[in-house]
Order: sequence, then structure tokens, then C-alpha cells
Amino acid sequence: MRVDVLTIFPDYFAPLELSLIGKARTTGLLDVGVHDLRTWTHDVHRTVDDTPYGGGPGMVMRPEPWGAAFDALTPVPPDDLDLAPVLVVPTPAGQRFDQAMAHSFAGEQRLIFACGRYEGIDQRVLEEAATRMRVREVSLGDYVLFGGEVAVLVMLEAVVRLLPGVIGNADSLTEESHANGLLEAPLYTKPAVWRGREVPEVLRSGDHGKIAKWRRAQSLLRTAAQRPDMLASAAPETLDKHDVAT
Ligand SMILES: N#Cc1c(-c2ccc3ccn(Cc4ccccn4)c3c2)n[nH]c1N
Repeated sequence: MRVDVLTIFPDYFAPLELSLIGKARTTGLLDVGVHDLRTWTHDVHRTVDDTPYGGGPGMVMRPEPWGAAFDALTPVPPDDLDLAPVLVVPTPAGQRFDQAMAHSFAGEQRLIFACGRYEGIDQRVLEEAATRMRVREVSLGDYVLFGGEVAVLVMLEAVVRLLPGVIGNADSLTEESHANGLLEAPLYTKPAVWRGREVPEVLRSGDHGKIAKWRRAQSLLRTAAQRPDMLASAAPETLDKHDVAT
């Protein structure tokens, strides 16, 4: 996968050299380019913002640098938009990012992330970008950040860990929260007793059938307690008929 990130704060992405994302880059599973948007400014102050038409607080990111940056990153218009890169634009006004969207992005050949700042990006940038890329306006959640950089770090981590070969044991991806529409069961490791608290006996029984059943029940209980909304929207096949009976 090729990822390009456009930002006025390229240093925000130093963490992409670390941990499993850094390893994915050195092993060739992931190729990342971080680009300073000011590269595509030409005034002495390298200006990327201006006051909003119609008034209102703060500043808006000017379209020209974005247009020039997209020209540089996507010089050849696609024959088929379905084969064009996905442009991910973090914004409080976007569709909520979730595991399903992470899986969708993980299946792409190329992602381009546009990190806005100030009050956001001139809307014409997204309109023009949609003529050559598949534009996705995405929000992390119902709160407001200073800009898109943190959101890109979160989305990148969620996407890259789904790429084949990045995580050693692919089973981790099927057992974790949100993988099957439920929250994962509680986890335990040594010692068997810690400050008087014992690991549930079933987990030390060696009976894999009983362990799987216990984990399933715990997963349902935890989801009901922490995220009843997930149970309400869980696909029917997620809630096996035995879950209710037992
Ligand atoms: N994803 C995501 C986000 C963001 C986000 C993303 C990009 C930008 C670019 C500028 N701002 C600041 C800002 C302030 C006021 C009104 C609009 N925008 C951003 C915020 N906030 N919360 C999320 N879940």
C-alpha cells in the first residue's frame, strides 16, 4: 500500500517511523510519503490560509496550495474513478470512522490523507479533488480537534494493522473488539493469583470448548454493559441462537 499525507505539520508524522508501522515500511508492506503543504505556496510568507467569505471566526485553508499538491501527487487523471486513489479528508463533519471503514481502506492500493487546520479547507478543494480521486470525508468522533493530523495517525494505525503480514498472528484480528461486532472478552495472564484475585478457573482448565463458550458469554455481557448500541445493530448471525439459550 502507498500512503501520502499532506500537512502543514509534517513532524506530527515522525511516529510513523516507529513500531509496527515502521516495520511495515522497512519490510515493504507500506510505502509512506509525508508532504509539507507549504511546498506548494509561492509567497514569501508561504501562506496557506485566509479569512472566510461570509464572515465567521478563524481562518480557512486556501484552495491553491491543495490544488497544486494534488496535481503533483496525482498528475495523471484516472481513466476509471473506481481505480483512482482514495482521498481521506478528516473533518468533524465527516462519516464516522469505524472498523468496517478501516477494512475498506486496507483494501486500497493507495490512500492520500489531507490534513486540514484552522477552521477547515475551502470546499472547492474537495469538489475539484472528486474529479480525480474518490473523496471520503471522515470523522473520528463527536468532538473537535485542532486539525486532521491526529485523526490520520489513528486511521493509519487502524488500517495498517489489517494489512496481511503486519501482525504476526492474524488470529488477533478475529478475536479483538469490533472484529465480530462485539467487544472482546476480558484478558488474563500470569500470575494465576495476583493481590488475592484469581484468574477465572475455566481459563486454566485446558477445555477449549468451555473456554470459547465462556469468552463468548463474557463478550456479550461486556458489550451489553459498555456498548448496548452495538448489540442493537449486531447482524443476526453475530448473535448465535445458543447465546440466548445458555
Ligand atoms: N477527523 C476528525 C476530527 C476533527 C478535525 C479534523 C480536521 C480538522 C481541520 C481543522 N479542524 C479544526 C476545526 C475546528 C472547528 C471546526 C472545524 N474544524 C479539524 C478538526 N475534529 N474532530 C474530529 N473527529
